[in-house]
Amino acid sequence: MQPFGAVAAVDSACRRVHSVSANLGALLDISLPEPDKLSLSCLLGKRLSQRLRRAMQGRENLPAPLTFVRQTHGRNERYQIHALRSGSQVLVEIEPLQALGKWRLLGAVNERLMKLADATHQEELLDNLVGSIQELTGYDRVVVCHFDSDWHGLILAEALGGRLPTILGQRFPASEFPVALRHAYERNPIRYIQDLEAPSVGFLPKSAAPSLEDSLLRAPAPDRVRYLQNLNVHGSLSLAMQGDAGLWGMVVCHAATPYPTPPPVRDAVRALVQMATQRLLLLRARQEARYLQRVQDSLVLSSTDRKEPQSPEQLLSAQAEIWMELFRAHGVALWIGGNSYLAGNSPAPTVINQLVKRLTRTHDHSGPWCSRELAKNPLTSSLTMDKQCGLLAVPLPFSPDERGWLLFFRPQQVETLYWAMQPSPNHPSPNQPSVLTLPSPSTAWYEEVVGKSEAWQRVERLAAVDLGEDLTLAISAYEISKLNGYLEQERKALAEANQRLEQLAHFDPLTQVWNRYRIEQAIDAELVAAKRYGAHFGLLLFDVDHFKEINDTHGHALGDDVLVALARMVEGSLRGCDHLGRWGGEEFIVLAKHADLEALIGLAERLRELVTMLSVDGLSKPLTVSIGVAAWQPDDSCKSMVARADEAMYRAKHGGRNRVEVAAREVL
Ligand SMILES: Nc1nc2c(ncn2[C@@H]2O[C@H](COP(=O)(O)OP(=O)(O)OP(=O)(O)O)[C@@H](O)[C@H]2O)c(=O)[nH]1
Repeated sequence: MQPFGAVAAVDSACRRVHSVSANLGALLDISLPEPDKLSLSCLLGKRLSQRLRRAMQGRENLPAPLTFVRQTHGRNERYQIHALRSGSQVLVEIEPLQALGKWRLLGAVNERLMKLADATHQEELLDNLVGSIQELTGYDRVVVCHFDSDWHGLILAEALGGRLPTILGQRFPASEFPVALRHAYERNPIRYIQDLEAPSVGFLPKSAAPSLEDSLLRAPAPDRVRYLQNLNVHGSLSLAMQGDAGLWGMVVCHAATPYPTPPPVRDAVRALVQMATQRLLLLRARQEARYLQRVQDSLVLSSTDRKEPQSPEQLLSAQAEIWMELFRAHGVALWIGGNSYLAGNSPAPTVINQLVKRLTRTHDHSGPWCSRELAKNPLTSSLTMDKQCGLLAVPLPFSPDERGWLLFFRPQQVETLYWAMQPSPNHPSPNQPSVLTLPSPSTAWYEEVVGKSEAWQRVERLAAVDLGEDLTLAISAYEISKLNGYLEQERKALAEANQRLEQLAHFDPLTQVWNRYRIEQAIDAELVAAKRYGAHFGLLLFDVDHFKEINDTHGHALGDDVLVALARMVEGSLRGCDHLGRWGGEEFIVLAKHADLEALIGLAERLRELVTMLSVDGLSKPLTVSIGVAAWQPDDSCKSMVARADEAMYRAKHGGRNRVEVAAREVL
């Protein structure tokens, strides 16, 4: 461990001391008893160790450092204690607190915190942060290093104090930040090296030396020492910037010479980094929310503009440009039910079909699929997509067994990366710690990246999924409206067919008056009403006289014309409540409502006379009819009424035709 502080490793209850760093006695100016007799009270005094015990109960770390004053080397010295759990032990770290002298912390920190809280853009925020930390601490170089999705670090912001060169814009390979180191930062966000070359201090007893993995006072590993020496760095302070989904980046302070940074200054830097990280997350969340909203609006606005739901072609032709801009794509395609709809620089439909087949086979969950190296991806490498380098594919959940696809294509993006150092070829895996090959401390290594598109950002993938869901709804609405259109047509056709069937069922096809079945129904209904309410009604059964002769003389067609003309004329002469029906052949029946015998006879005579005046083209002789009249009588049935009318009509025929006869039993 580093010599500027001391550590005691104690049991989990903070009572028994297992081991102490060899410099602890000198730091506190006490002579240490035999290790097996050591307790925390011997080291810190009863009251302080009780305070520490209470503060550590149920906690992983001391929430705030404890300070104490003690007579050391004849003077009152102030110390600061920090404690953390490490496995089954608690590490108690003790550091002397020198008078701050040139450090004027409180006012300066507050002022800088306010400035950070006011920043409205990431760049402004990070520049403020590194500037503030550099001014506050006096380090020679303060940078913000951001991790990309492959854990390579990129220096996004930098403030220089004069003695170290710039590394702004440089990349550090992921091997610099192995998983174990990243996890250590998650547990303890600060790592500090006061003097790279200071001899490290051992533990007493040696056999009980604790693991200092998460301790602030641990000495740097030999690899780290070599690495920092290569960078001309002899003192450093690093702080994690913890994002929602893991480590977002780090603030790294470098000094060209050993550089003590008192605990309160480190705490102040930590407060600044925490505030900046919160602000950064907020700014990014706002930016993402604005982006997601724009993507969502792109579809909503297009569909509210139009009243009718839009087809996939219409949607694509209206929105492709804006979608390509939002997703930084040069082509977009929709694949629905075997049909491809393309815009911009998309592959041929046959290629899209193959692509979709493969995606559907291998990608069975609902999330998006993406690649920035289509030519290298086993799923796509054999497909002809020369102009496309990146693909973001979102399944559209139309139904459990049918998925559509929304596909965004990106072109190749040739990029020159400026690496601070070249990873050793023996360590090709980015997540393995590696010994770095540094050509010379200040020589950077340029890499031209070809065959890759821009990376698909997390927020872009989220937005594409949102858009996919909205598109599915919009296209389903269109399909439903199309189906409704078909159903409406079917419904109309069915109504027409029903109407035709009803016509056939109830109307005589030649004369278009009611047929026998329908007029019988009407007579039956009238019989029921008459029985109930006693309203009078009657039937007029009439038959064309010598109709056979008309047929024989003028032909059957003219006979038909006569029947049609007769029906039209009679129908036109009846009241709205009366009905005419064809009884069969050249026989017709009139159902006359609200009519007693006298009225029936009057109607019959009127009709008979009208018939004689009917003129039909081609007919040489006047037309006449013989009419039998039957008035309703209680206990009548349809059959009995028609039979009586028939008998009367028969008499009219025999009485010389062109006559009206009343049924025998009727009394006037
Ligand atoms: N053109 C035509 N003729 C029909 C139709 N229905 C029945 N007829 C004919 O009407 C004629 C009826 O003849 P008959 O029953 O002998 O009666 P009629 O010649 O009218 O003589 P009377 O009734 O005694 O005056 C038959 O020749 C039938 O073929 C039809 O729809 N169209």
